[in-house]
Amino acid sequence: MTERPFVFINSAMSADGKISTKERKQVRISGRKDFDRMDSLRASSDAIMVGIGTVLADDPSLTVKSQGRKLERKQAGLEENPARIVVDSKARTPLDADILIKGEGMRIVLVSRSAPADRIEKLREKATVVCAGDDEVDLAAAMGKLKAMGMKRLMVEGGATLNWGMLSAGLVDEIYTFIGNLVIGGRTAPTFVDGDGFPEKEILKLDLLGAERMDEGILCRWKVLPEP
Ligand SMILES: NC(=O)c1ccc[n+]([C@@H]2O[C@H](COP(=O)([O-])OP(=O)(O)OC[C@H]3O[C@@H](n4cnc5c(N)ncnc54)[C@H](O)[C@@H]3O)[C@@H](O)[C@H]2O)c1
Ligand SMILES: Nc1nc(=O)c(N)c(NC[C@H](O)[C@H](O)[C@H](O)COP(=O)(O)O)[nH]1
Repeated sequence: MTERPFVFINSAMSADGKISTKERKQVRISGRKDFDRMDSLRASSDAIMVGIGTVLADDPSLTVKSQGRKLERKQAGLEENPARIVVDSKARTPLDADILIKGEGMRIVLVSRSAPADRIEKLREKATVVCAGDDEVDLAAAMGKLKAMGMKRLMVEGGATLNWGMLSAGLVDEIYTFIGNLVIGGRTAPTFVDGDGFPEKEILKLDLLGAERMDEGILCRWKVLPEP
């Protein structure tokens, strides 16, 4: 097996498992405490990764928000923000995306060999471009490259398709799911994990490491069990 970072997913979903509306519009699911917990996870990571779908839908900055945590990182000789990574097969990340323009720290765009050369060239002015895979990003190969770049702890912040890509490739160690007190509904609204789904015999099993009431919802921490 290729060496890779310790990988965990953090996701916030409604009581019916949706992570945004059917229009892919962001909904505030987490409360203040959960956002603060997420910020602490960000600050403790070497890198934070999202899919291009999330960049195009939400335009997140993925920066550490707490001044105290930013200071602690500085004092430890780190940059204020962990490296921010977009999984972007065709190099579609807008050059004015918040992830590329807000806050200090390294930016990495993971592309595939099918990405147009002119887009790669433009992105190179703002980010480190790493290529893995032919048509879409080969996530396992990408993880090996990130480890070689010194990334030991990687936080994945969605969305639904990237979560599937990482879980189905066996690249995730732990999952944090925050389940909020709302029902979004809609058969096409993104869920925590979309993609093709596992065949019945390969359904992924988890071990519940912890559960606690948080804000108006519940936070669960799961360990992904190896395939039997
Ligand atoms: N509530 C939450 O915690 C949360 C967090 C993040 C995103 N979201 C929501 O998720 C939605 C976006 O999710 P999405 O599924 O459309 O996009 P996504 O962010 O999961 O990005 C998926 C894209 O990544 C690219 N990709 C490249 N290689 C891949 C691979 N090997 N496997 C998987 N993807 C690969 C593909 O272009 C793919 O379409 C938005 O509506 C956003 O609001 C919610
Ligand atoms: N944990 C979480 N709870 C939510 O209620 C919610 N809507 C998201 N959505 C994830 C999404 O991608 C967000 O846009 C980024 O979490 C924003 O990150 P920034 O503030 O820009 O750093 N995530």
